[in-house]
Amino acid sequence: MWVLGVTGGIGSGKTTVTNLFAEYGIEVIDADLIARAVMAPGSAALTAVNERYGPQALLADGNLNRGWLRERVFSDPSEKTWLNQLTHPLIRQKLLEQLEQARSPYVILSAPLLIENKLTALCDRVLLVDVSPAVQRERTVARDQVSSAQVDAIMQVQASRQERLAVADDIIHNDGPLADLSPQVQHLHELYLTLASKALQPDGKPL
Ligand SMILES: CC(C)(COP(=O)(O)OP(=O)(O)OC[C@H]1O[C@@H](n2cnc3c(N)ncnc32)[C@H](O)[C@@H]1O)[C@@H](O)C(=O)NCCC(=O)NCCS
Ligand SMILES: Nc1ncnc2c1ncn2[C@@H]1O[C@H](COP(=O)(O)OP(=O)(O)OP(=O)(O)O)[C@@H](O)[C@H]1O
Repeated sequence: MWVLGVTGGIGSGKTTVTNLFAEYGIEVIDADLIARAVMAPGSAALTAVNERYGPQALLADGNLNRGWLRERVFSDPSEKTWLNQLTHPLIRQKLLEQLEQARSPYVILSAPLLIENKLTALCDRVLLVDVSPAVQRERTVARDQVSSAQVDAIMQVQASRQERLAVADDIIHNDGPLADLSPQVQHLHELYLTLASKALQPDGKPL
């Protein structure tokens, strides 16, 4: 299966962009969604979080108190390291399972930490959803109702814009209006269909 990695920092527009690829029938494996499933009530990961932090880490209904844990881990590097070591191997295993099952002409692996966690090794090509830090901050604050200081704390532990640009094969520029995205996605989708079908040819020649 030919794999397109899609990355970009918090609030860059990965979900917005991958939803447009999904309209062409392309399957999207979303690391953020897998991360949520890994922390579902009754999971080994949520039990470990509960054992470490006590009842304050859970909501009354037994779900993870995401806002509390977000504040905890992004203000303390050792807590973030602990959470990453707990969750990332589980996330990686699930996304490998989902990649195995994918059946569309190519598959998208969307992950904010694609570069940081070396998931690029699983990808044939990397697409970056690129925005300026100011736009990233503004959209995340509006979407998540969090302070810009909290967003900055998360941005600081992620790869920088320059690091992402250095790895990307393709870039979608998302500082502009939503309407600018569809033409960029259509153009890239056509390119990816061609690249994925060429990869299927034993001699590598075009169809
Ligand atoms: C800390 C948690 C509970 C906060 O939950 P919340 O609902 O506020 O955020 P959500 O999960 O929707 O993530 C929002 C964004 O935060 C950033 N982010 C999340 N976790 C991390 C991390 N460990 N390191 C850097 N950035 C992160 C990503 O850009 C992500 O898209 C949650 O993010 C979590 O469980 N993180 C650990 C798993 C992880 O690394 N997920 C990222 C995808 S692999
Ligand atoms: N071009 C745009 N114009 C205006 N708003 C946008 C644009 N692109 C995305 N948004 C909005 O910005 C916010 C962040 O986008 P989105 O949720 O797609 O980002 P993301 O990269 O998936 O974020 P995260 O990794 O944090 O989950 C959303 O509220 C989305 O509706």
